[in-house]
Amino acid sequence: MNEPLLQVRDLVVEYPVKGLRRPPFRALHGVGLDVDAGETVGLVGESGSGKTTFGRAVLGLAPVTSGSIRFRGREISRLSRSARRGLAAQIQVVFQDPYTSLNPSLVIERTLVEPLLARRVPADEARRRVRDLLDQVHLPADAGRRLPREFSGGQRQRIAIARALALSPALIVCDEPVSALDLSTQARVLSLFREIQERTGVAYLFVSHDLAVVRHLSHRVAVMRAGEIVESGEVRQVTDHPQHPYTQKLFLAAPLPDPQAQRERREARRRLRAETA
Ligand SMILES: Nc1ncnc2c1ncn2[C@@H]1O[C@H](COP(=O)(O)OP(=O)(O)OP(=O)(O)O)[C@@H](O)[C@H]1O
Repeated sequence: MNEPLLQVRDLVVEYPVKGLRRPPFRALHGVGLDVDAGETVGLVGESGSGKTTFGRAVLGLAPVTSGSIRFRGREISRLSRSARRGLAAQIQVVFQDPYTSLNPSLVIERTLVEPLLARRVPADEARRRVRDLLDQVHLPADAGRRLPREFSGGQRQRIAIARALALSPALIVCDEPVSALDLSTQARVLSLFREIQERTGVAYLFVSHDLAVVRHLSHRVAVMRAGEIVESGEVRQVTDHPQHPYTQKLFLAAPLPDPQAQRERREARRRLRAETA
């Protein structure tokens, strides 16, 4: 068996709590999860369950108390700042809010070219790469000369995706990347995520509270509750035949816009009722 691209084991994250001698708040209680190269793993759960904290720990942005995070076999949970910067080419992020994630005073070309120039890519090649990135996310070449405020939310999220792709990462942590968009824009951005994965083989850790979104994109899914993963597995298996009572409650109540998924859901409910009768 090949080693997973990302392998997380027994991960504990604790946030300090203000006040003398108050114990820290434990947001993750020993979480384990793998992501293989080229796959999408959805991380779902209610608000406050620890999804974002998990993604931030992978990005080196959350305080890891214990456990391990291995990327391509290398322990990355306690890297120095400079070692972390080196890793940034391989692990990237797309955040939820397309309105705050781009620098408002930089034209798009500048935003996209900077990570390339910082890695000493020659200027001509970097500019060619920027044109290619805009093309990959279906934005016109002249988009590079405009400022973020000239774009819609969906277009801004495309730009954020292009920025994440600039250094050809192996993994992108996507933290609720479509939840600020309206439904039809969501669908187009989700298709873009998938298309890019098919072309580049990038893996996604896809954090979302929206089951329909996760189902659309993920190969596997993990369900978080109060800082723990209560269930994980192949996405259809977990969403249609949830085993844990929490997952059953969470999934069978969730609305699904796709009629095929709704039919499967009704069928799953019937089966569940029959099995538990
Ligand atoms: N910087 C922080 N300092 C202290 N506590 C934090 C911090 N960030 C998150 N928490 C707490 O950790 C827990 C998990 O939060 P987290 O944001 O990871 O959950 P989530 O599942 O992503 O929720 P949401 O879907 O609302 O973003 C919550 O109780 C939250 O209040």
